Amino acid sequence: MNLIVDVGNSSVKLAVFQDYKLLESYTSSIEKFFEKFQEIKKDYPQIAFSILSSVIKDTSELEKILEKEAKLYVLNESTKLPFKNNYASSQTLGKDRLALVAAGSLKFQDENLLIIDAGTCITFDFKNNANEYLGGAISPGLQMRLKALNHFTAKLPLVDLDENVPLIGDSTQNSILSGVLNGVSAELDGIIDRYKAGYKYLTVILTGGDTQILSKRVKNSIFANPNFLLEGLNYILEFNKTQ
Ligand SMILES: Nc1ncnc2c1ncn2[C@@H]1O[C@H](COP(=O)(O)OP(=O)(O)O)[C@@H](O)[C@H]1O
Ligand SMILES: CC(C)(COP(=O)(O)O)[C@@H](O)C(=O)NCCC(=O)O
Repeated sequence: MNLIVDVGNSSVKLAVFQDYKLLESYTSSIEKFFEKFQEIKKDYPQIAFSILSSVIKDTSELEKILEKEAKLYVLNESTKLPFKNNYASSQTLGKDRLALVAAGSLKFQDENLLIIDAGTCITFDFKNNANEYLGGAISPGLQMRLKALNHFTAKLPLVDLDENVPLIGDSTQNSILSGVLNGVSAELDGIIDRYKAGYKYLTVILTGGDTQILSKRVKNSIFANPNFLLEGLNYILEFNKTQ
């Protein structure tokens, strides 16, 4: 069994896989990681391998915890990948983005694929039908936009995300929600349309913590898969076990 750990800027996602089958997934804060890890270990004592992907500065404590219990792979610049990476600054590329593209190459090897991860940031990652990763874009996520409006103004309040957002905001709260939620939805559709103009056949995946709220609003046809990154990390782990 494999334990998969994805440390993002907002939360830690964990999952247990038996070969390529996802058995269970979890979300935790970084502070509660040890507690969550103990629970998982008790439920799945058969875990023998683990993989860690992180976009935060220091995960040495997490690594110590993980390597005590299972053979640990830490995703880094020298990890073997199941696709060709054409990113010009691969040293600075987010490891989460490598994992997303790995999932793409497992499930859509021969397809042009745009992966949109709506997390702390919104990342766009494009893999072509020759299984080459070309790059994409980084844009502020929903919470980040809400926080930025509050932080950089004197009068705008910090608003909680709400599903019911009118196009025409009739109050400060609704204007902020309309700007952020309708703005991001329009951004996603606009970017997808531009990729479609360049690539006639294009598959689009939407993943990340804001998948649910955004998938209802995007007009283009997309596959919503909240576990895409975890599946990619599991694939990288399986791929490296056999190298
Ligand atoms: N319980 C939660 N705590 C924090 N963010 C949440 C929660 N549920 C959904 N979200 C949404 O998830 C987004 C963060 O997504 P996530 O995939 O966890 O990010 P990251 O991979 O950067 O850690 C936020 O923009 C937020 O709107
Ligand atoms: C863009 C990101 C901050 C996204 O992180 P997330 O929102 O998933 O927590 C992360 O992928 C990152 O730190 N990237 C480094 C720069 C790059 O990918 O080129």
